[in-house]
Amino acid sequence: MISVETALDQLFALVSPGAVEEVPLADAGQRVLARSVTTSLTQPPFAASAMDGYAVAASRVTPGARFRVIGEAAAGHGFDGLVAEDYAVRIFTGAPLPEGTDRVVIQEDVTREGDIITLKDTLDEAAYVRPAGADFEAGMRLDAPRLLGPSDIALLAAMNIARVPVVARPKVALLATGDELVMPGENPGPDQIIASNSYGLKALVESLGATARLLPIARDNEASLRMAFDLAADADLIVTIGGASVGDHDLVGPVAETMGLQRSFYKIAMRPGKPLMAGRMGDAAMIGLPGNPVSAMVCGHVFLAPVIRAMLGLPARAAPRYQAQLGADLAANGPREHYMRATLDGDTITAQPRQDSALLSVLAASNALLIRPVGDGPRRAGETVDYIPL
Ligand SMILES: Nc1nc2c(c(=O)[nH]1)N[C@H]1C(S)=C(S)[C@@H](COP(=O)(O)OP(=O)(O)OC[C@H]3O[C@@H](n4cnc5c(N)ncnc54)[C@H](O)[C@@H]3O)O[C@H]1N2
Ligand code: MOO
Repeated sequence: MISVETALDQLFALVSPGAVEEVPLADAGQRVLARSVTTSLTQPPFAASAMDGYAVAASRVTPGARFRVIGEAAAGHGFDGLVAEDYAVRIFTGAPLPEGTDRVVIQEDVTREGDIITLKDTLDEAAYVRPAGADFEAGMRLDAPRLLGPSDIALLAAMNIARVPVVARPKVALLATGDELVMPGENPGPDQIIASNSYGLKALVESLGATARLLPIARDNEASLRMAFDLAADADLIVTIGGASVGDHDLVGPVAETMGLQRSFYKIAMRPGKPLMAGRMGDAAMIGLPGNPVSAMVCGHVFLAPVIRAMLGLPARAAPRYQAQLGADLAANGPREHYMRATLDGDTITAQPRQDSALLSVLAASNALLIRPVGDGPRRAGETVDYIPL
């Protein structure tokens, strides 16, 4: 059995970032920027008013000062011409500051009679001017790789980047295996259960920015598995679920090998998730997850998510870990790194009382995986432990 860390390194070695494709800016949210992009614009392109009020020469601003209003500047409609001292231009937020002015007095600080404004003695100090280039200058760059969140999309729009180079979404094929499985919506027979983790993994994979395709359930025989693997031919990553252990009906490894799987590893010092396997199958990477529903989902968070991020061109790193204080004592851990289903409340984390890897209801009631290192001794409430958020 190898460590989780070694397994992750070997998984990263199996994948590489996808091709670059250009998408319209409106479709670039949650995609990964593939190449750095540079703007030719300066923002704001001109000194602009930050408030509604009157643009004047700052040197003339003093309580009681009077100005004659000679025109208007609105956003999208600047005032043409020079404004001499003792004159003002009615101005609105976003409008270019007229030549000759360098301060905006907000309308709340002014009394107006006809064309004459008088400054009140409540004047504040702020100029209420956004200098040209205050946000960014021409030549400003947004660096790749970068997962584009809503703020990035707004920035790219302001930079006038209408088409965005992004990394192609990895194509993930999900293959559930087992004679006992039926699809959700079907009527399970007396020996049957509903395939569940393939659906959970599809949601996980899609939330990471990959595309996921659920293949038909493969039965526990060579012909059915072969047919399912054939259907995954165009995938970048084939994820099998179940049939990974040592039982007579656990055929995923042997069948994949007859179809060209070059195995990188099998079995990890991890709980749940021990019988994980991985390798290359033709042009695709293959990850064989254990069938127990929680094992498959935990492996999804610990292995699949970092691998998909690497395929998206993001740094090849393990799922980020955080620290919290134990809410209750824990017994010593064994020889496998244990990812315990747990609840995190503020800074306090508490392991669920039942840790069987078949209990999806416990997983769904958890919001963190509490990590016990290999051979970790007993831990007392209040001690600090690592966790991965769910
Ligand atoms: N003698 C041993 N037996 C087992 C060992 C071992 O080391 N020696 N390892 C155990 C561990 S740990 C795990 S994890 C499981 C993994 O087994 P498989 O990957 O072969 O999975 P299956 O046997 O096919 O299924 C296990 C369990 O999960 C259910 N299952 C499978 N697929 C799905 C699905 N898509 N949706 C919902 N449930 C699924 C299946 O019905 C079984 O109940 O092996 C242990 N055994
Ligand atoms: O490792 Mo199995 O994944 O304990 O349930």
